[in-house]
Amino acid sequence: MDVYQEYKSKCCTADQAVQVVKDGDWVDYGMSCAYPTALDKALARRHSDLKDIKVRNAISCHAVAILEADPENRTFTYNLWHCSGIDRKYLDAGRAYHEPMLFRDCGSYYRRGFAPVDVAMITVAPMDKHGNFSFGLTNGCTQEMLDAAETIIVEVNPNMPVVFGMGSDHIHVSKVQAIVESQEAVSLAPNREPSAIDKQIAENIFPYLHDGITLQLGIGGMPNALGILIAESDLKDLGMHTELMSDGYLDLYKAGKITNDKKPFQRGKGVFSICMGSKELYEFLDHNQDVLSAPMHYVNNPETIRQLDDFISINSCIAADLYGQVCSESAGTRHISGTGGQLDFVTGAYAADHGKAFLAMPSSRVDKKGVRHSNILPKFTAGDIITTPRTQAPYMVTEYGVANLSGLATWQRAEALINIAHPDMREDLIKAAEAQRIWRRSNKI
Ligand SMILES: CC(=O)SCCNC(=O)CCNC(=O)[C@H](O)C(C)(C)COP(=O)(O)OP(=O)(O)OC[C@H]1O[C@@H](n2cnc3c(N)ncnc32)[C@H](O)[C@@H]1OP(=O)(O)O
Ligand SMILES: CCCC(=O)O
Repeated sequence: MDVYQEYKSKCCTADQAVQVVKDGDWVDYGMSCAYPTALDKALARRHSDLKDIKVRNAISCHAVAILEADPENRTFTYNLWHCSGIDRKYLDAGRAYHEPMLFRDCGSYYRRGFAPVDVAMITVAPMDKHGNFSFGLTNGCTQEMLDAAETIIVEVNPNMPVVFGMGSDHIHVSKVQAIVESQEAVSLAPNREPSAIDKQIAENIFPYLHDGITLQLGIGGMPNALGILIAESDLKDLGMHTELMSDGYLDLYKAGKITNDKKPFQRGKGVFSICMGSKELYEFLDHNQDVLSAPMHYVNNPETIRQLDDFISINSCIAADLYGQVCSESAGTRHISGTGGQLDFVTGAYAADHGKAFLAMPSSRVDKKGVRHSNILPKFTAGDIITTPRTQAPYMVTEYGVANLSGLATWQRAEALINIAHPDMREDLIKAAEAQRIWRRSNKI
């Protein structure tokens, strides 16, 4: 059978395709922009005839049909490797659960059988003449997830760009059990607009950058601010090696800042694992030989990152304590995000020759009642999740400056962190540091 005949023979409607799901199944959705929108809606329509369906996903980009159709979660249990703003609403309502992981290990959970998959559903780009469907915007751990699945359904969408990859970037028609054609819009996830504080933080990091660095920019408003700042600077010959490709990189490509010419390997090629952003970014990636997707187990592996000299990793966090522990995924027990690739990149960047990892946050936040709270805390006590342990705490950044914690004793860390805390909070932090016996009598602000 030629590939077009095979394609035709496997085509069906979304409602027909989801008939394969049976009580008790684990169903995995393609992460973020690979979300199978039409299949999710069709599965939602089965909510009253199915029992105990566990769905796994990450970074939902819009309302999830199975949850909307099943407001009391009688049929569906929603599990998340990583969380978006939409997911936070489900988590806040007790309607979703987080699955902790390091992104570099996520695929191994499928490979080792710890994350069983009965049915996998992903959005892919249209088939090429060889019978291949590009994974498009989400490489991630798609391959491992599909390898683990008993049944694979692809949702073929012409709005998904064709993205070339270093490997594990497509699936052949012979390996799928069902094909559903869809015209759903691919989710957009433009970065949050940078605030004045994001811009100040970006200015504080900027002096550490130089020509020829390879750059990883994380998720959130601040990395976007830094992208804009670099695009307007005279820096040149930057490289891209990042888990997340977002619009910050598009600004850099458009400004001619990224050439990838100084990378010791994959010269001339930018490398990413997941892309989330604007339509313009997706159009930029479509059939673009300059940018390759690769699996998370490769991109996020500290051993890969270590070999990229002059590697600079820039991510955001939520809070730090005076010991240098960093929380980037919860506020107390309120779940906000995920470890994602943060610890992978902090570890890899430190190991690279001349590498540096920055973790940035606003020094404080003002609550709904107008009360200011420090994001630098004496100690974590409220259930906050430690994303980066103090042993790996890197260059910490707020709008008040940069504190390199590497090699510092507890009293030095406390002093360095209090120096970048909000000025109104410093006296209280010093008192707390004294009480915790991490303040030296001669310390000065
Ligand atoms: C490796 C790569 O290539 S990708 C990056 C690596 N991965 C990571 O770093 C994962 C962890 N980091 C993250 O997820 C993000 O960078 C974050 C969450 C820390 C910051 O992202 P931003 O988009 O700038 O966060 P933002 O300021 O919009 O806050 C997100 C939410 O956290 C809440 N929040 C943030 N800080 C606090 C705080 N100190 N206290 C309470 N809540 C807070 C906000 O209110 C918001 O909640 P809402 O959506 O319900 O309103
Ligand atoms: C796409 C998610 C980015 C991260 O947190 O690693």
